[in-house]
Amino acid sequence: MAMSTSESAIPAEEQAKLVEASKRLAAYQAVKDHLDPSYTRVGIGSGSTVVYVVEAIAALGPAATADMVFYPTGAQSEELIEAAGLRLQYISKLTAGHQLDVAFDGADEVDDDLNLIKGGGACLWQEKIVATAAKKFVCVADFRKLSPRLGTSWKKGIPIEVLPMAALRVLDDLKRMGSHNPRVRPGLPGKAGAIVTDNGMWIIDAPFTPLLLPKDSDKSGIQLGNEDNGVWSVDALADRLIKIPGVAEIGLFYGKNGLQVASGAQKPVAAYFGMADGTVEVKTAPA
Ligand SMILES: O=C[C@H](O)[C@H](O)[C@H](O)COP(=O)(O)O
Repeated sequence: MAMSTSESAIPAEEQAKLVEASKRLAAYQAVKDHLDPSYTRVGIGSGSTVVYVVEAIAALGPAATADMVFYPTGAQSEELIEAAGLRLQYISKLTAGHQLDVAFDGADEVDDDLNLIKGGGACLWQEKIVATAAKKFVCVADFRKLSPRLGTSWKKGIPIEVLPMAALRVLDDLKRMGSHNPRVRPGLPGKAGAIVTDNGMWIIDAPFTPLLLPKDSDKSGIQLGNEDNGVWSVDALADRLIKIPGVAEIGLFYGKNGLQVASGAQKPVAAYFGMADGTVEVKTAPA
């Protein structure tokens, strides 16, 4: 989300504190509203906002969490769960026919229909597995993530987890689809070569023109999914990206509305945004 003049005038250090406080507010409210004491299986996502989710859960005390088991979406959340003294279990051990009661996770951008961009921190594949294994998925974020359309504020591109040997082929396909300068994400300082995910894959960041919502496309008359003009609806683009050979998973969480299905939805039932004024804005999927 673009900063207002007053926000952009705030010194960087103050702005960073405001963002952290906003993440914390969203996380505590989401846990209060969605972690029922009867729950036993809880998914914990990745990123800096989820740190506060774990903090909020741990603050409930051992008596409240004694019967709960926590399922991570990668190495970072595994560490968070263990450091908080919560019981860890892996999604690979969730037996067939069972579901998580709830999963909490962050997002890089959230649009008006609760479609998400995720994977800014190179986690997305395990996140999608955990989110869709939950009866309800709840998103936690700060005010910067609110956006009318995906690609409006998150300009780095859609994170795509790819098999390394297929990366050049995938880049070719993305360019043909109208992505502007897609690239393999480099490693962090000190790491030569590409960033490697928890699953041994690479990440490609693929910028596209801001993605239309279904209601926009109805009005626009633009042919969606047209590889010549690079204009896509969220669903058309996601459906196409996931079919590229070598793509393991995409950082678009889209499709079925989280409130309309008991589980299997990639979209959250609710997204919590800590706002700069100290309030929490909650967006829920239309019933
Ligand atoms: O790859 C990282 C995950 O998808 C995160 O959930 C996402 O990037 C949001 O992270 P943060 O809460 O740090 O903004």
